[in-house]
Amino acid sequence: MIEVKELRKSFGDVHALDGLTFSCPAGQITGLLGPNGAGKTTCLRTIYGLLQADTGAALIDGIDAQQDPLAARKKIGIFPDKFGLYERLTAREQVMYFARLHGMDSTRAAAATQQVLERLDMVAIADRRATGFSQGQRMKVALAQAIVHQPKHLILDEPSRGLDVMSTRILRDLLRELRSQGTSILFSSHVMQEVAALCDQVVVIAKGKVAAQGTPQELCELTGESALEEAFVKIIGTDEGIAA
Ligand SMILES: Nc1ncnc2c1ncn2[C@@H]1O[C@H](COP(=O)(O)OP(=O)(O)OP(=O)(O)O)[C@@H](O)[C@H]1O
Repeated sequence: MIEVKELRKSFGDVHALDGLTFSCPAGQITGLLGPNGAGKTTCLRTIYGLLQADTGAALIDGIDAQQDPLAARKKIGIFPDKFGLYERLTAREQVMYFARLHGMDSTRAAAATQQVLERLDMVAIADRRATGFSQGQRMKVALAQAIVHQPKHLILDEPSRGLDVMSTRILRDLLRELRSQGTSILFSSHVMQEVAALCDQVVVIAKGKVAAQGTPQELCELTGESALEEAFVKIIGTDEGIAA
């Protein structure tokens, strides 16, 4: 379980997080939805221990991500918004590097890497350098890096931004499979369709706070709207920064 408790973070006069509180249960996909600048990335970076909050806590199975970021990170896979691949390394080397970073010895890292390459149908490209990889192939490398240590929690920052239809489908299928295996998944988005298609729970954030929370159905009921898109607009008070 990921628990975010009363997180506050300011950058100068900007209150990026303003008492943000929510949790992501195991075996569920939680969508963090909000307009541009709502605080989504700041929240995810804090959970991953990359950013120190001013006050509040992010707990990963009870481990405080700010006090013990390394222990917290072992439990989390992260799929970043930009895939920073090492162009001169092969797909296998890139994934193996992450396995080693997570503390596996070389034998275990090689086995875990092979397993994830097979799972993501990447064996054919495993020993090619990243230079020249298509966008979908790059995405698969980033995904393989995120899950090679079999994390119980997966965090994705706007996962389908810039992905083509095929890559988006591969990603969605994998997220559903991981959910069925009990992984808690948290992703940020401002794309309505993605959230509606995948999420068990939606946390709508605006100005660093939770504006509403519930299943897509509950959010519709809460606002008296039949379409999710209209419900979001009503909750946030504007359609700025939200994509259909
Ligand atoms: N390092 C930083 N320095 C100064 N301000 C920052 C910094 N990081 C974030 N902010 C500000 O904090 C607010 C929240 O930013 P954040 O990136 O978390 O929003 P977001 O919801 O992820 O937005 P988007 O959907 O546009 O990516 C914004 O006003 C942003 O300009």
